[in-house]
Amino acid sequence: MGRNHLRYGSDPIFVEGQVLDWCDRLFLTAYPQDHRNLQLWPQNPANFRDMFQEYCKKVIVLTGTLLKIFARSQNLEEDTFSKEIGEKTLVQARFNLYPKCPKPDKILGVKAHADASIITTLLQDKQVEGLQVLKDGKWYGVPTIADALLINVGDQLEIMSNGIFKSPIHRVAANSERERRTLAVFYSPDYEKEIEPLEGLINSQRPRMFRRVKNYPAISFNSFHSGKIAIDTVKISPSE
Ligand SMILES: O=C(O)CCC(=O)C(=O)O
Ligand SMILES: [Fe+2]
Repeated sequence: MGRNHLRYGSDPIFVEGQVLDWCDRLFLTAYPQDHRNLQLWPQNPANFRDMFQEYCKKVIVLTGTLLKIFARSQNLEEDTFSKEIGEKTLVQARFNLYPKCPKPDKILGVKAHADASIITTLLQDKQVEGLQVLKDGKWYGVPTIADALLINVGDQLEIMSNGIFKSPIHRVAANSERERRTLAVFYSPDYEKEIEPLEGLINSQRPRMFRRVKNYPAISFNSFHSGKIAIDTVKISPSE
């Protein structure tokens, strides 16, 4: 997702043969604050700006705690991931609106992908389900629990953890009966930051699985619209 695609609407066509999603989105950057484009921020309701900013602040605190837990689970110093990510982080949000769809068997709300982020915090619709996760070649519906947050590991954490934490492939089904709304907040390193597997998680049993990458969201964005799974494009094959 580049900085220039900050807008409300359905997908513009980025690549030839692109499969479109049945979804309208508003994509906003919340942090760093000087990257906000406040002109795009809704003015209605009047407290939107404060509330959204406050929500993102809380997501940042939650993400920091999760990164400590992830590090400790691997016997690493608890600030290992956050140090590697660095001070400059990006917090971006996607407000997803899935309108009722007359042909839900022909199109998806969001086609299969894994998030480019380090961690995604998803606030699902309180009532309407739709999210599905791929496991062992089968799609499983994710239940909706009102006001619960769903945490997804993103590709950049899978890369940094040398494949220990997996970024799940997921998609959203379209629905002919009910509209659905969700809010995904993506926590990522700055676009300029290079990401690679942590030295402490590479060993003879677990050789290095991924190349060093920069501006991974751009790789992910292009893969997504071409219907490819982004992380496969940065995997090191055993023969390399
Ligand atoms: O709306 C959902 O349940 C998931 C949306 C999603 O996967 C995304 O925005 O990356
Ligand atoms: Fe996603």
